[in-house]
Order: sequence, then C-alpha cells, then structure tokens
Amino acid sequence: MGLIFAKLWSLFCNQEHKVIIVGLDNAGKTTILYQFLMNEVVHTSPTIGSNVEEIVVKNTHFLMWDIGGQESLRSSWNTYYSNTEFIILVVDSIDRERLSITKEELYRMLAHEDLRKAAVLIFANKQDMKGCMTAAEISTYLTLSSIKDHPWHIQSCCALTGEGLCQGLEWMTSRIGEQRNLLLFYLDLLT
Ligand SMILES: Nc1nc2c(ncn2[C@@H]2O[C@H](COP(=O)(O)OP(=O)(O)OP(=O)(O)O)[C@@H](O)[C@H]2O)c(=O)[nH]1
Ligand SMILES: [Mg+2]
Repeated sequence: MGLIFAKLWSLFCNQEHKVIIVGLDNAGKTTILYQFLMNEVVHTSPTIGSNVEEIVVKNTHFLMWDIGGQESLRSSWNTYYSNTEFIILVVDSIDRERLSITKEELYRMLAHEDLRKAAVLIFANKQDMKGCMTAAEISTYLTLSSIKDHPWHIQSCCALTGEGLCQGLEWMTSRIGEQRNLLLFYLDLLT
C-alpha cells in the first residue's frame, strides 16, 4: 500500500498542469506570459498561433499556452482545450466596446465539453490606464457570479509592472493545494 501511495503522490506532485491564456487581441496575454517567465516586459507583436512556456511556481509546474486572440484565430482556440486545468482569460480593462465579445467567448468556452473541469482566472489587465474599468465592473458585466459549474476568480493587474500577477498565480496554486489535500485525505482512508 505504501508503494501505491508513493506512486500516486509522485504522479500528482510531478504532474504538469495545463493552462491556456485566452482573450481578445491586444489584451496583454503574451506580455503576461513573459512576465511570468522572466519578470520583465518583452516587446510583443500580435501572436499568430501560440507561444508555450513552462512556468514553475512553488514546485508546481504549469505548461502555459498563450493563444493568439485575433478574430480569425478564435475559432481555433478549441484545438488547445483538451486536458486544460486552468483558463486564464485576459481582459483589456480599457476596451469597453469589446467586453461583450469577451463575454460571448467566455461562455462559449465554459460550455465546451473539454473545459468542463477547468477553473477560470480572469485578469482585469491594464489597470494603469486612466478611465479603465475596475475588476468589480468587469465581474458584473461578465455576470461572473452566475458561474456555478467552474471555480473562478477575478484579479486586477498591470502586465507592464507585474502588479497583481503573483496574486493570480497564488489562486491557481492554492486550488492545486486543495486538490492535493483531498488526495491525501482519500489515500489516508485507503491505508
Ligand atoms: N498600458 C498597458 N499596456 C499593456 C499592458 N499589458 C500589455 N500591454 C500592451 O498591450 C499591447 C498588446 O500586448 P500583447 O501582450 O501583445 O497582447 P496579446 O493579448 O498577446 O495580443 P494577441 O497576441 O494579438 O492576441 C502591447 O503593446 C503591450 O505592451 C498593461 O498592463 N498596461
Ligand atoms: Mg500575443
């Protein structure tokens, strides 16, 4: 039994957690990915296809896919969905006109079978911009409180300074911590 325990535990702990970073073009997805990786702002151009990087936070390994958000690319987002544990939805908080499109995309994703078990982190990005929407306003507009079948969390951030990004990652790692505790609990019952 001890061997099975060790095997299951190591399987879970060494597991790579798949994350997709989505949102409309110009939202700041690529800037966020490279802030996570290098703690600096990189020069970006619109992503055609995707970027993928491994990000390690407190011994937790995330495989993060940053997917291009231009209109012509959105229909292929679903090719990235299988085995996704976390969706990071990046919102440009100054882009009021297109928040309705973000909302449509969000609910389309949540209805997708391959994302049934995914948790959603929403970054209200570009909080440095004058007149931007607050995370609370975005939350109300996106009717996040109506989402009952996926764990979700909204975090305001500024990808240029990195402010708020760590808090978002902490929410993700804390969810994994909860799952680990649950696994420990069931393994304990078995032994
Ligand atoms: N002011 C401000 N600008 C930002 C912020 N985050 C990103 N940007 C800028 O927004 C622009 C678009 O950023 P990207 O990271 O390329 O956007 P993207 O979401 O990857 O866009 P696509 O690849 O086309 O889907 C760049 O000029 C960034 O420097 C932010 O927090 N504040
Ligand atoms: Mg990009």
